[in-house]
Order: sequence, then C-alpha cells, then structure tokens
Amino acid sequence: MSAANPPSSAKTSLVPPPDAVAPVRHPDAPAPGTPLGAHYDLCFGCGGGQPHGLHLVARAGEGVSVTAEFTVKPAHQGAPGLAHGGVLTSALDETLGSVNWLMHVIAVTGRLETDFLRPVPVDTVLHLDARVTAVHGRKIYSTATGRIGGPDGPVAVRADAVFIEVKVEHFIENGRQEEIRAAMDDPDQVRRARAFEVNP
Ligand SMILES: CCCCCCCCCC(=O)SCCNC(=O)CCNC(=O)[C@H](O)C(C)(C)COP(=O)(O)OP(=O)(O)OC[C@H]1O[C@@H](n2cnc3c(N)ncnc32)[C@H](O)[C@@H]1OP(=O)(O)O
Repeated sequence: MSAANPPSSAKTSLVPPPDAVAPVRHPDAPAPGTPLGAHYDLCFGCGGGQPHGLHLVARAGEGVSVTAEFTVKPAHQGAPGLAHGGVLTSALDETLGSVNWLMHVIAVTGRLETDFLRPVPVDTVLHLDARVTAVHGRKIYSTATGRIGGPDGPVAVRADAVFIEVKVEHFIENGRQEEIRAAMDDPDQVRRARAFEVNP
C-alpha cells in the first residue's frame, strides 16, 4: 500500500476515541422545530435553485440533532421504481452535514458509511434524523437514519459518519471561483454566511 493510498483504517475509524467529548449546542442555534432552510441555493441536497437536487427540508431538533424529509422522485431511480443507493446516501450526508450548523461549526464529510436495509420506492417520503454523538478535536462523529412510512416507520437506511471541522478558506481555496464569487457577492448577509455555514 503506497503512502498516497493509505489503508482507510489508518485515520477513519467511525468509533469515537475514549477521550472524545459530548457535542455542545450553540446558544444561538435555532429552537427545536425551526426549519433550517437551504444553506446554499445551489446545494444538491437542500438548494431550492438546484433543479436536479433532493430539495431536502431540515428542521432543528433537540440537542445537536436535526430531522429532515426527502421525497424520492423519478429522477432519483437506480433500479426501476426504486431509489438509487447513492442518492439515499446523499440524503443522509446532507442531513448529517446540516446538524453541524447547530454547533456553529463548519465541517465537511470525511467518512460516511451507509447500511441499506430496505428498498425505497419512488414517491416515498424518507424521514431522516441525524445527531452528533461525540467530538474529538476537529473530528465530529455522527449518525443518521432514514425511515419510511412515517417518522416512526421502519429504518430503510442508516449511516455513521466522521465530519472534519474546516475553516472557511477550505471552500474559498478549493471551490470554483465563479460560484465562490457569486456566493460572496450575495447582498443578503445571512445567505452569504450560510453558503459556507459560517456564523453571521
Ligand atoms: C458549506 C457547508 C457544508 C455543509 C454542506 C453539507 C453537505 C454535506 C457534506 C458534504 O458532502 S462535504 C463534501 C464532501 N467532503 C469533502 O469534500 C472533504 C474532502 N476532504 C478534505 O478536504 C480533507 O481530506 C479534510 C478537510 C476532510 C481533512 O484534511 P485536513 O488536512 O484538514 O485533515 P488532517 O489530515 O489535518 O486531519 C485532521 C484530523 O481529521 C482526521 N481525518 C482527516 N481526514 C479524515 C477522514 N477522511 N476521515 C476521518 N478522519 C479524518 C485526521 O486523522 C486528524 O485526526 P487527529 O486530529 O485525531 O489526528
């Protein structure tokens, strides 16, 4: 195994180390039940201006948790009439990504492991919930489920993840300049900050 292609176990355990700490909800986090809205209009997961997106709708939950709904559309198929597994993973990723906002931390997915337990037909509403379980330095450990048939229905998909805290420079230095400039030039201060999930 070359240094450029290290074994995933080298730094990507999904189990928090013993000295990890409990996540802390930011005092300015929106109250439980508050819709979070899209963090960026062109986000594939939540953006209203993204015609090919999931249009996932998330709300703040108790503690460091969120709930969300995603309706599977014909455009999201893999097998005939069934949701594509990668699309379902995207819905879990987006829900897990949005929960970091409740800590006012900017973070990106480092590792995401999905279990697919039941097929999810087109037109199904996937009821998602995600919560942060532990924090260790820049690493944020979190877990999510997607249920069908209602918020208390059977689990169709679940995921464990490690997100890594980053500075806003992560997006400015790595993103394509035309989108970065457009987001930075947005006259709406809150929208401008949330495109990068920065505390306004
Ligand atoms: C705008 C707001 C975003 C909200 C949108 C939500 C959408 C959903 C979220 C996404 O899909 S984000 C997009 C998908 N993810 C990425 O594009 C991330 C690509 N990867 C990177 O940019 C870098 O690899 C990363 C920033 C994650 C880490 O690089 P660093 O150089 O900053 O990390 P470093 O090597 O210094 O490691 C810091 C710690 O994190 C750990 N670490 C790094 N990469 C890891 C990884 N992949 N998995 C687990 N742990 C990881 C690493 O072991 C170390 O732990 P320790 O502090 O305990 O030593």
